[in-house]
Amino acid sequence: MAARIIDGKAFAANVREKVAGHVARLKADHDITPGLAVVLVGEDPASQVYVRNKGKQTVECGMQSFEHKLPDDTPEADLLALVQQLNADPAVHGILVQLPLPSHMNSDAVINAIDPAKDVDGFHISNVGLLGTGQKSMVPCTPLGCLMMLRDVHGSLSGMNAVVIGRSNIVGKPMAQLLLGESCTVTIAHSRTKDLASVVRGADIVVAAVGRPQMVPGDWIKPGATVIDVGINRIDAPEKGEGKTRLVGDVDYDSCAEVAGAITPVPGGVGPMTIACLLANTVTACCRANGLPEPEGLTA
Ligand SMILES: Nc1nc2c(c(=O)[nH]1)N[C@@H](CN(C=O)c1ccc(C(=O)N[C@@H](CCC(=O)O)C(=O)O)cc1)CN2
Repeated sequence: MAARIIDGKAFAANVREKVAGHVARLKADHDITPGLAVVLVGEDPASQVYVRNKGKQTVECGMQSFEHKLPDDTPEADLLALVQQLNADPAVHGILVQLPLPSHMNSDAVINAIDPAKDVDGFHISNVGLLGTGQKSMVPCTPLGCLMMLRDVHGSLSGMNAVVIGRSNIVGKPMAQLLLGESCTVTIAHSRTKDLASVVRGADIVVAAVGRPQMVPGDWIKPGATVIDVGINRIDAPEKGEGKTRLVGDVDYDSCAEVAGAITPVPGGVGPMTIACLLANTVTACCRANGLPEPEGLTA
């Protein structure tokens, strides 16, 4: 049986609609406009696209967008000074420093300089600790988007076997924490995991976030399992013409879709949810900063 295709674009549009509704109510009832500051250092082409889309979607949802673009050779001290300025700015409820940063910068030091209450990426060590101990935190956007889609497919995730392939701080580890919080039995697999195929075959939920193109074949997937593909890999596509490329995920989509119960495509699956959840986190941060109830359906 063919899998249900989880339409991340449509899902993200729905999240943005909810965000816009909440922003409109904040303005009408409290005269508050949430603000998001995005900082880009350097000229990485993909990062430029993501930052442009973040600013555009922030404004489309009725929020204030503050974009800061710094040259590639900016001293780390200047970036830290900008972060301090944004921490102190009452119009800014969310701060995001686009990753990756240039190699001369210490990403951990920069992230940990952000006020945890404004850390809409959920990467600050305080938010990592709060999430890991099951307390209220800012939740990283990509795992939050995956969780929203999983809840939509299954309702309760309680008791399900989940395998997260990948142990990054941005996706793998927080994803595993969120699934634990949903009472799943969670395995984190990675490049050193022995017999990955059999580990994955036991999973009701597979989240692939390893950054290796099409590494999970369909015969690793338990029939009916839900497959969430976080990978975004550009590979050569000679079938489209000389020098052409295409995007693929970390799972082999065609063979996995034949076996899975539900699956996210690449592109158009998890990716669009990352920015939608950033907008959701900005509204959540704004509500918390003002002692107002948090937006329903937009948090973990
Ligand atoms: N500070 C952060 N930096 C980075 C994050 C992050 O969450 N916070 N995540 C990624 C990049 N990213 C957002 O910043 C992001 C990646 C991908 C997409 C997306 O919509 N992808 C599309 C395909 C896009 C394409 O055609 O190339 C999809 O999957 O459909 C959105 C946001 C690293 N940095």
